[in-house]
Amino acid sequence: MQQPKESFFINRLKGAGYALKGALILIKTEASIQVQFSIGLLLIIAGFYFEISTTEWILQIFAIGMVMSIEGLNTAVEEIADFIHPDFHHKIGLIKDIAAGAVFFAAAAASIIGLLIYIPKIF
Ligand SMILES: Nc1ncnc2c1ncn2[C@@H]1O[C@H](COP(=O)(O)OP(=O)(O)OP(=O)(O)O)[C@@H](O)[C@H]1O
Repeated sequence: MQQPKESFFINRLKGAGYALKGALILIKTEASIQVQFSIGLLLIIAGFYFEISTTEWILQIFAIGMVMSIEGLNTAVEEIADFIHPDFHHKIGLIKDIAAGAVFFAAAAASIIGLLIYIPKIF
């Protein structure tokens, strides 16, 4: 059903508000996100210190965003898993391990990007 134009924009604005709320919850409450957020801040400081190129900035920002996004989705999967089945179950363990595995791929790729950028600048 067609909605009035105004409500479309208001709804999008509300959606952005909920997303920001979720991002703040992750940063305030999730230890893994807090660690990655801190590493991201250190890398941003390192980027200014070593005066990395525009391409390196793009790769670095992409890597930080990718890791934090997938870690956030991993947290959402853990929350759903605990909500639908709070007790121990091998299937819940498998679901959580797979979600954590997705973070591993992102973190491994981001680490390689970081090493490719900074190793030549440090050594
Ligand atoms: N209900 C469960 N049933 C079976 N195995 C579970 C269950 N909950 C957790 N596990 C196992 O313990 C591991 C860690 O689960 P947990 O929910 O503590 O995530 P975590 O990795 O500690 O969370 P975070 O990423 O926030 O640090 C899972 O990957 C899974 O192997």
